[in-house]
Amino acid sequence: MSRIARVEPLTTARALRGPFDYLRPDGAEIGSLLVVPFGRRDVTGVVTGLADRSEVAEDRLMPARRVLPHSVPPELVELAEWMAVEYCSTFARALGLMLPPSGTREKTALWAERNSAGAAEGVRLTDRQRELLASLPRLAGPDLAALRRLERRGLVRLALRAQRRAPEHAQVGARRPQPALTAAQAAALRDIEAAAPGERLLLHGVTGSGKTEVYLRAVGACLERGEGAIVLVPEIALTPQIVSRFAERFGDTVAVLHSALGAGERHDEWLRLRRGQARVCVGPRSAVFAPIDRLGLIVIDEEHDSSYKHEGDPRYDARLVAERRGCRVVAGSATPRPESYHAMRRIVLAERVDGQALPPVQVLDMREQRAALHPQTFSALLDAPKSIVLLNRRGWSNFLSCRTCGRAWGCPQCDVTLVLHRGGGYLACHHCGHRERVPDRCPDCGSVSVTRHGAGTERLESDLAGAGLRAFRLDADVARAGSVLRAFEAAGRGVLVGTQVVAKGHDFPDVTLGVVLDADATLRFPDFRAEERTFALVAQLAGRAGRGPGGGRVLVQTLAPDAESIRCAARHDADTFLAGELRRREALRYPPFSTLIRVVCSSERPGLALDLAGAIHARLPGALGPAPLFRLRGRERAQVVVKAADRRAAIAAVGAAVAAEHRRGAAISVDVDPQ
Ligand SMILES: Nc1ncnc2c1ncn2[C@@H]1O[C@H](COP(=O)(O)OP(=O)(O)OP(=O)(O)O)[C@@H](O)[C@H]1O
Ligand SMILES: [Zn+2]
Repeated sequence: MSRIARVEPLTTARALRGPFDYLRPDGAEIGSLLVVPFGRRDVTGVVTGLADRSEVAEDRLMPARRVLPHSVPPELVELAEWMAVEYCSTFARALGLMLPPSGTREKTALWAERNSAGAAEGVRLTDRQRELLASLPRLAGPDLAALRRLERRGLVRLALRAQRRAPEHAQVGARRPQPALTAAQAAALRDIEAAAPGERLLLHGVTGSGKTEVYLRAVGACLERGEGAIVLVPEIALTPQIVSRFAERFGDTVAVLHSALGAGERHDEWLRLRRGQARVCVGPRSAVFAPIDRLGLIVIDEEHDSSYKHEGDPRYDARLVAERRGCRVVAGSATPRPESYHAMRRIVLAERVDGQALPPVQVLDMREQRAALHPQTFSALLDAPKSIVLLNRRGWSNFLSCRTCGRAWGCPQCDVTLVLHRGGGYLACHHCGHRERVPDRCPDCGSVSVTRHGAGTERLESDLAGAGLRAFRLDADVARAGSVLRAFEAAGRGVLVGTQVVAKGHDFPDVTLGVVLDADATLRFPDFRAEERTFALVAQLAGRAGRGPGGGRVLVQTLAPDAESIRCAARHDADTFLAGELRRREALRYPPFSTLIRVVCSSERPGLALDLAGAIHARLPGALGPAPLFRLRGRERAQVVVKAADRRAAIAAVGAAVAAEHRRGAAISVDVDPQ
């Protein structure tokens, strides 16, 4: 048996890189969590390897203090090692993502049952005691004292039992029995079943084509083979429907992992998976690390969704991590990423389940219009009993300016304008969260003439209400997305108004009208994904309308009616769009024809971020930049972008450049495959 345990201490310090050798305690295996002495303190670490010999002198090898009760599966330790390299991060930070939720432990309670050894016949008992005995087995609860007395007489056994803290599944969408598959769904399922472990499939199905049912069957087939499955979904608060569908179909074998759960619930769900009591995990990107043994399948629903990219160190992409877990991966979307379209074997669901055509889309040119709503949009909204309106801008208006001196209200921490939230009575920065009171006059010139520019969802909600429509607003300002969605579902008439969250996978059959306002807003971002985002947003919103027998239609308001992304989305023509987009990317050497790595330097000290970015740039021949970015949270920022054909070499070069350049008071973040 190997005597040495290689332990990676779980610290976030970049400079500190393990693993370090310790004497292996009894019961420690790869993945075990240990408490080890480290310098002058004790730290938790993960066993990442075992060895017979150490470079550390025998008499200097320290024993571990103790082995903690939970452990990480060895294959996740290996995954963390890969992630650390792939995302220019550290082993410890990557391992941090795989651990059981901390700060809590299993909840136990006393369980009482009859002691079969002690017969109750011929024993003198009060009526109350007889009643108690008859009520067993159960939790002792408030009867503990009475039960203890019976325990002393040998009639009852009391023991601690683990108690599961089960998350609630918000119920949106009516309960449905399992439908018979359509021919296209059945063919898709056969393709998935025939795929080899490790194979990646793209389920490219138009909105409403029944992709979820295919996932459900594929997961069911896994369970029958004794395999487990992970179902990744975009942010759960915004897509409660799919969670309840899995919970409904498979019951307790489904564990849900997401950040809105209490620490106790998360801990228990993790443990149920680790112990094999639950075999299916549904959750957002972090669920890709679910500790499931014999993993047969990972489903990535709405694979185009940007929430699959993690915004902290390591900046991992759950879609890429999923491919490393070695099982089959099925990515599904009506608007797949060009990357997936290019690289994966494609299964097509070309029609909606009910055979209905996708709703006709009309593009409304807003260049000559003054009002926020086109007259046709306005009358369509008044006619339709239920509709969804997408406006990708929160708040009342995007910025305020003084009519007299021209002052614009900006964030003191960031180089952006503040957004008016009239309901809350404040101006807010949507980047750092800074808030201030709505001004009644200009602090520079004293003028009371303050103008509001642009309209956001809050304003729109109020305008619609003014027109006599019942509006339900859903955006990041609304804490309880689930309850807004349920209220909208239950209402006979109404308009669901919101930012892009209204376009996310909802299935409301009685919605007959979909509207996109300012559809080209996403095109105005200087980013190579602008076209892809615009197409997805319009096509996804269009997919929410006309999902029932009433049919539907879609109106798209835009200043750029001729943009390819908008024209293709209006024809529901993903193939033409994706083919064109891939040609463009190939010509410009963008992903998937290259790897992009973004290095962002930031500092509070003037000039330092740009200086550091310049030094890093000098170590990376051919990199783009250094380019200043807008100030964020009081920190100046500058970036360098590497565009490379050789991914491995580029990651290594960036890692070396970043390790070689430090500046006191400056931070560096590396983003491989930025969104
Ligand atoms: N075989 C079937 N027979 C009848 N109804 C079905 C069948 N499969 C799915 N449905 C129903 O069709 C509707 C649309 O399915 P679903 O929401 O899974 O589509 P989707 O492809 O995931 O769409 P989106 O991309 O818009 O999320 C749902 O109400 C679902 O219950
Ligand atoms: Zn700010």
